[in-house]
Amino acid sequence: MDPAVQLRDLRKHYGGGGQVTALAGISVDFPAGSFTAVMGPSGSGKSTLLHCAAGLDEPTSGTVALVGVPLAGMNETELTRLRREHVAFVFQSYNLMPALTVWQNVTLPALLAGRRPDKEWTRRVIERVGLGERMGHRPGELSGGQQQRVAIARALASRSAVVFADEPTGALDTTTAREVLNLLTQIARMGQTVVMVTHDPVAASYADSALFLVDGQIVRQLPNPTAKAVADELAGLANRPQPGPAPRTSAFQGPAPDGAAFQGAAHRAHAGGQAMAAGFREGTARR
Ligand SMILES: Nc1ncnc2c1ncn2[C@@H]1O[C@H](COP(=O)(O)OP(=O)(O)OP(=O)(O)O)[C@@H](O)[C@H]1O
Repeated sequence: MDPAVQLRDLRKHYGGGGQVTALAGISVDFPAGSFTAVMGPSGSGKSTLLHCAAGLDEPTSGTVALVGVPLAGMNETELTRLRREHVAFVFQSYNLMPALTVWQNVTLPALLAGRRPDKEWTRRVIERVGLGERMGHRPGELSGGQQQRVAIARALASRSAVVFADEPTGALDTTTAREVLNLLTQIARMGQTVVMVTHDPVAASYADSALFLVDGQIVRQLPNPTAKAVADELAGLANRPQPGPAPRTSAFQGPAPDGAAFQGAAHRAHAGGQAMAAGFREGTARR
């Protein structure tokens, strides 16, 4: 079975002369149903990795395959169609449709993809993000945090094969953040693939695996991460000698063989932080 996301020797340079190297040769598989936290210091390439993996940004070289489909050579329309069918985003900016209610916003991706929204799951997701009483409200009638939660619910309700999340709990209170992380854990258990960028070791502890980037390279993969192990790893990375070549790592092949992460992740930790959602954007432009 194809991995949900496959990256091979992914490189991304910014600037005419390639002055900034955001990704320096990333090879990794995100198997279907895995939940991976992508971590690393500021500027290490986490967001670029997510954008390239989602087909929102074009790598300088290397390949991306989403649900077994190589993105190379696709035009924007084809990419949009692929994303609509298979990808959901919980990103650092969110754009809800102001004229639509919470319910309508959350069910819109399914409708646009030509699917019938699963009403029961949609209701559960909206309730789990704490907006059960607000389903008929429009974004303008909600607080900023509540709007972010709508965007999260929208991504989760779509049942897309892959959910890319960039700091999904950053702006949420502890209780709501825990709910969101439990939801992400749950959807991974149900077969969706979650790739989440986070700075928060506690949020990362919900994942099956944490992947650490430094200078655009994967330097470490931690299966079944605990918050403490992640925090220790980050502290170690901060103390790395500079500059130094990053060790080569082989492609990550997914959760631990015993599948323990799927069993334990939901119970491990509690998170706080900021949730930003964005989502699904039709014809989202590449950066
Ligand atoms: N559009 C761009 N133009 C030029 N350089 C960019 C662009 N986007 C990102 N970069 C650079 O690429 C590198 C990786 O950036 P990226 O945003 O992926 O890092 P990050 O790990 O997500 O950082 P943070 O944790 O601070 O969000 C950084 O040096 C950044 O300055």
